[in-house]
Amino acid sequence: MSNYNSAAIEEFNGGIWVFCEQRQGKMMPTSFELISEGRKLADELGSKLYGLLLGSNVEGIAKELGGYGADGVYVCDSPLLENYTTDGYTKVICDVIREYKPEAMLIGATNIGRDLGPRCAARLHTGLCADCTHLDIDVPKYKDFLRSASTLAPAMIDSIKEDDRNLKMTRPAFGGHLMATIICPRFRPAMATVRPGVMKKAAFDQAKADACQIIKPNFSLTEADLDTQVVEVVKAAKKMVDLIGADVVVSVGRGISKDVEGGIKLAEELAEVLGGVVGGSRATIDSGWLSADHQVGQTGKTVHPKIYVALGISGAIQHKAGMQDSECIIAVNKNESAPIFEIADYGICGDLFKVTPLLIEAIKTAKAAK
Ligand SMILES: Cc1cc2nc3c(=O)[nH]c(=O)nc-3n(C[C@H](O)[C@H](O)[C@H](O)COP(=O)(O)OP(=O)(O)OC[C@H]3O[C@@H](n4cnc5c(N)ncnc54)[C@H](O)[C@@H]3O)c2cc1C
Repeated sequence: MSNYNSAAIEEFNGGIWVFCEQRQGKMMPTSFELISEGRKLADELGSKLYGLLLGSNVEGIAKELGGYGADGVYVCDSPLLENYTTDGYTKVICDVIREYKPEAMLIGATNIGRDLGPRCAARLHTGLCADCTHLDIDVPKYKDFLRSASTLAPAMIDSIKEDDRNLKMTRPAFGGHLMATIICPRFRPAMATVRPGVMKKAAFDQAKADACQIIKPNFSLTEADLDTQVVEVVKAAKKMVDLIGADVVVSVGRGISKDVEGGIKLAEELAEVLGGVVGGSRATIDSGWLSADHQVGQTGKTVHPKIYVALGISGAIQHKAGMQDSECIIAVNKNESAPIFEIADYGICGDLFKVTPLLIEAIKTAKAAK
């Protein structure tokens, strides 16, 4: 186990870092979302914000991160980092973190991020809060709380400085029935993986991108460090639905059960006239009516489109967690007390099989009249 964290917390003044994931030289959208969010946190802390970019020949895509708020980007370039490997990426990230000592590190909760984050946190002997949906900075007032509610030794609690400013990491707990806010008061960097699509991307600023500093840290990585070898990258043959990037999402729920095929067809038609894509509640995925990439909610995707249409969805808390920040929510449900109506901007109480064709016709007519 590394003794890295025997270093005092105040030595960790290297700013807020964001692991910026790229695949085949293309930046993943979650990197821009996290840089935008990281900017707000860094401003609150009076700190700098840095991206951490690993790959092969990726320097050319680094400055774009500045346009979303990064003061600088640490670029670790090596042919051995061309494809993601757990061992290679973990080694390089831990080495540069030990050298530059950031106070917090954000990672997208993508497949790669969920693999990488815990591995780095364990190696650095620090804490990681997984799958966060909200981040904040706090001036802690928690010593009394820790004394009354935790099993930490009193000496350990006394050693925590009141002026340490912690990253408050919030995530759903107990099946989404409550939100837990977690801090990492005794170790640095505080690490968090953040669900893709939750944080909003800032407006791009070319001047800031031009001013973004590129830093090339020293690191060593040889083939001997890698226990795995990527032989071939196989891209998914099936095209996945892009729920997170869509402006309009038309989702179906168990309310289509009396005619599943007909219900999905109606959702597809409505999505088509609105220029959107089809999503679904977990009930429709668990029943095998739609594939898992369509799922909206706590264990699916988080979306905030301009228009979200919920057809025959009750509005369980786990579903709302993935769509309640949509700009305009339209719900169709035959039960007037369905919880989805509590957050809907427009609620239509009726049978979706009767209401949806009328909506499609009305939109077509309105479009034709333009
Ligand atoms: C840990 C955990 C994680 C979860 N994660 C998710 C998640 O990510 N996403 C998610 O969606 N759920 C998730 N769930 C499940 C969630 O609790 C609900 O069970 C699920 O969202 C219900 O889906 P539904 O609204 O389609 O079905 P139901 O709750 O059965 O609602 C169906 C609705 O359709 C209406 N209806 C029926 N017929 C018609 C009709 N002809 N016309 C109009 N309305 C009609 C009914 O009035 C009802 O309101 C999770 C649960 C747990 C415990």
